[in-house]
Amino acid sequence: MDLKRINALIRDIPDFPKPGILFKDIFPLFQDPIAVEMVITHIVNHINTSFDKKIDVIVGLDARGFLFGPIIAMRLGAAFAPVRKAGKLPGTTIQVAYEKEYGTDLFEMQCDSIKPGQNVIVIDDLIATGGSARGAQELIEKMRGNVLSFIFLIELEFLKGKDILKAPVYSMIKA
Ligand SMILES: O=P(O)(O)OC[C@H]1O[C@H](OP(=O)(O)OP(=O)(O)O)[C@H](O)[C@@H]1O
Ligand SMILES: Nc1ncnc2[nH]cnc12
Repeated sequence: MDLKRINALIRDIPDFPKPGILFKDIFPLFQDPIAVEMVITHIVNHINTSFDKKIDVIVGLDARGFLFGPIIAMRLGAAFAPVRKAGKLPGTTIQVAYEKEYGTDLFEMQCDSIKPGQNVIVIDDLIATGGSARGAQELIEKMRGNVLSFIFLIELEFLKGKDILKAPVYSMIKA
């Protein structure tokens, strides 16, 4: 995998969305379909070689986790379940409040999106403080899903987000 090519497609935006935040913009990556393919293939290979259990569900976080999660789920033959910002999902939902690098928010999942005992991997574009990923983990655990791992394209290591998560973290790019 050509990490240099992928790194070159991630843009640093100072002071967005708030002063003092260095925002990692991943959308330029999607201008290069070969680079996207490399990322997806790398993550799918990582999953296929790291777990001896069947992966039942890939959970992706609203919104940038939706760019990767469904494609990876499809390649693995797993289901995809969304974690949505509050107020967007129909039906019966469960909710959690969480804190992220530049604010607070509410996440929701549909109650029937994970069955008790299912093996789950959580995918997102980036981990900063880990607050969003931990919120997702709380929701999955409420449905008695088993979080095997978190996978991110980018990890902001200096924020030590993985320290607040209760499952192993794999990230392709440490920034
Ligand atoms: O580790 P944390 O400090 O929780 O931050 C990471 C989260 O922040 C971003 O999402 P954001 O809420 O900005 O939503 P978006 O994907 O809709 O832009 C990013 O995509 C992660 O989900
Ligand atoms: N610095 C950052 N860049 C992009 N997305 C983020 N989500 C939380 N912190 C972020």
